Amino acid sequence: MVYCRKSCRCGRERRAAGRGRGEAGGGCPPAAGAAPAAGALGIACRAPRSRGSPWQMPQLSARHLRGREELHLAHLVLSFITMGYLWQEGEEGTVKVLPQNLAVPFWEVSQALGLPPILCHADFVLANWRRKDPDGNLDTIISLPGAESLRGFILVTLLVEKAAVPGIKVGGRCFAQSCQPRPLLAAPRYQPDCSVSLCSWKDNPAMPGGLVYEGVSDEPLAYSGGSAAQSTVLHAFDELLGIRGGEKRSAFLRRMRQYMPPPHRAFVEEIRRAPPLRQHVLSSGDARLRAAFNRCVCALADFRSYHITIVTKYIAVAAAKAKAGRAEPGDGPAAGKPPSALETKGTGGSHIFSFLKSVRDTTREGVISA
Ligand code: HEM
Repeated sequence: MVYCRKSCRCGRERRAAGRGRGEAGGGCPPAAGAAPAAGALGIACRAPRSRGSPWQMPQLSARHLRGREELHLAHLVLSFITMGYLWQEGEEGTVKVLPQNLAVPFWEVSQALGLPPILCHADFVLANWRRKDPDGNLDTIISLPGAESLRGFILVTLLVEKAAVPGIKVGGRCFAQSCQPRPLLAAPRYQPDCSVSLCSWKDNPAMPGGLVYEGVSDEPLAYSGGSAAQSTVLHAFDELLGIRGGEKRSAFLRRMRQYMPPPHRAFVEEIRRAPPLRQHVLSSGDARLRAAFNRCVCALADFRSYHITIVTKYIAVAAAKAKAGRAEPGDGPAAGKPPSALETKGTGGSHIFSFLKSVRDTTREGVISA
């Protein structure tokens, strides 16, 4: 796909055009046919000059979509087009307006699904897979440039979701039966395995004002990017095992729940409202039951430790290498240029690590001592 920014032929050198098209006064002059709202914001160089620009897309309608599968597929496609358009030049040339042709159908599909109009875990992982061959090997439906490492990242996360299915089923039965002990004793041991938080327009220094969805809202809207923190499975296990933690963590994870498909959110909330499993184990006085409960808590803490190792390798180390100009293929999503989220106030992403560690430590504290 060729986007207008790269192929703009307005006659001005990009270098001479200032820091990018999002700046009033810099960039290329608005071209004939540019949408008025974007023009009013001083956004230049997004005119319908080339193949593939969302400004040239026909106005799509969500009315023709039938059923949740088609809606999810549409959300997946629209969110990828949005990401491609917004981040095609990294964090330096971000745009402020999503053209109406894209914004309106994206908004309509999102409303129908109860999902936010941004690429989220439910798109990136849950809706983004297909069987490649009769042996059941999997492939992604859509990927982005840097495809190989990204494909691995998506599919590994999907396999983690799949591995969690027995646990979710047992957990669901467990709270449905008012916490009878048998299902818990049968709980599987999880092999830890390990996403990256995808570019957001909330609390992101590269897009401080958020994004205007033209034809939807005149005010910029802010949404967090996709992260496996939006995965229902970990939220469900936490609620089942009574892992809560401090206000900061709870606020973040509560926000992430707004990015889940509504039935997933309802499932997690239902577990939360059920009689606490932990209390049942405590009052049973059954040592085997307590040991089984503790194995589940430890498996969850081990998963989180492994996750920290993976985040270190694929985000922190890759970002450090990129900063030093030593990035190699396969170094992970941060290999091109360190994302600003990792550079905030020079912390090198330490805020992310202290957050992840505190979640892991809170999980460990969930063990019931003898
Ligand atoms: C290369 C692989 C991965 C990377 C680089 C990564 C990165 C991150 C980062 C940076 C965060 C901090 C919060 C945020 O920015 O959204 C996070 C949180 C989180 N991630 Fe991952 N992640 C990876 C794989 C996974 C997988 C496979 C899962 C499980 C399905 C997962 C589950 C979570 C959860 C549940 C959180 C919230 C904190 C917690 O509950 O422990 N991540 N991840």
